[in-house]
Amino acid sequence: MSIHDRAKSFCSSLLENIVNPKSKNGPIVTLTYAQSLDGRISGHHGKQLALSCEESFVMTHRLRTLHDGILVGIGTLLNDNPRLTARLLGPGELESTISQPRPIILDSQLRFPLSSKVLLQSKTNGYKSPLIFTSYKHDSDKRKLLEQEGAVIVPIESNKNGQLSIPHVLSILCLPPFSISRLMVEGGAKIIKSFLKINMVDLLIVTIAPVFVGANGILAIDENSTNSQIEEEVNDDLPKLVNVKYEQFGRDIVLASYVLS
Ligand SMILES: NC(=O)C1=CN([C@@H]2O[C@H](COP(=O)(O)OP(=O)(O)OC[C@H]3O[C@@H](n4cnc5c(N)ncnc54)[C@H](O)[C@@H]3O)[C@@H](O)[C@H]2O)C=CC1
Ligand SMILES: Nc1nc(O)c(N)c(N[C@@H]2O[C@H](COP(=O)(O)O)[C@@H](O)[C@H]2O)n1
Repeated sequence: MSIHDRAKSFCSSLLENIVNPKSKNGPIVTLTYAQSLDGRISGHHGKQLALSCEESFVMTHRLRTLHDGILVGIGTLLNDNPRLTARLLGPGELESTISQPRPIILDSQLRFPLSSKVLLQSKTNGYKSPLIFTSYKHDSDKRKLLEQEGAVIVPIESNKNGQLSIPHVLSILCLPPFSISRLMVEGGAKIIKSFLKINMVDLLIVTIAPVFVGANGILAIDENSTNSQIEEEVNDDLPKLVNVKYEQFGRDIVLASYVLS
């Protein structure tokens, strides 16, 4: 079987077998990221690292084609300037003709740069404009500039530290005009922690790369960090995984699991 067919069958069957999605009024949530053997998702000072190998990137891009939206935090957008599109496709599939996911960014202070790739590419056919959730305390001039360039801005409530309410974000996403029924969450570290803490993840897919990054790298889940900013309905229990599956893509192991309520 080709790598594209294997990635397609792996990702599709995981999504098709989700029972009892967490959110009754929100999309199905897949949390996915790549980490090193010592649990790091990026290098010193957040330096972006290609941890995934070519084959596991194919799996991640396949997963992107199966979701309506990809959510990242503003930390990731500023650090990585990602495209968040599906590009590593199978024979006969074109970036411009497959349904590309909508980029969704949690950005409390509207720090989103006008030069970001997700905004620039949205002027090209087939790429959806970025949807930015922000707090009511955003800069209205910046908002106008972003909207002129095609970004969609949705202000919602935030806690005293400026953190946006994830349940509220999810409830907006599943309704028209967005109609996101499958949401892929890619990170970074603060977003991963927020989604796990409030138990809003249905499917967890972690690519484990056989490399060590070292103590200066950013941990995927740093239980020692004081994340007093997360004031959602915090569930102190660690997530419990069921039906854990492992699949090798190239040199990487991909762990996939459903997360219990
Ligand atoms: N290896 C991988 O798969 C991935 C690695 N990364 C890495 O992660 C790093 C960025 O992570 P972080 O700095 O932690 O930034 P982040 O991407 O998690 O964004 C966090 C920011 O989002 C905003 N936010 C709004 N509401 C929030 C909420 N409810 N919970 C959490 N944040 C909320 C806040 O401004 C917060 O500072 C980069 O180094 C990037 O390269 C990012 C994605 C995937
Ligand atoms: N699956 C995966 N493996 C890695 O090694 C990574 N560094 C990431 N990072 C995520 O992908 C985004 C970049 O996406 P584009 O290639 O620009 O579309 C990056 O911002 C992280 O969210 N993922």
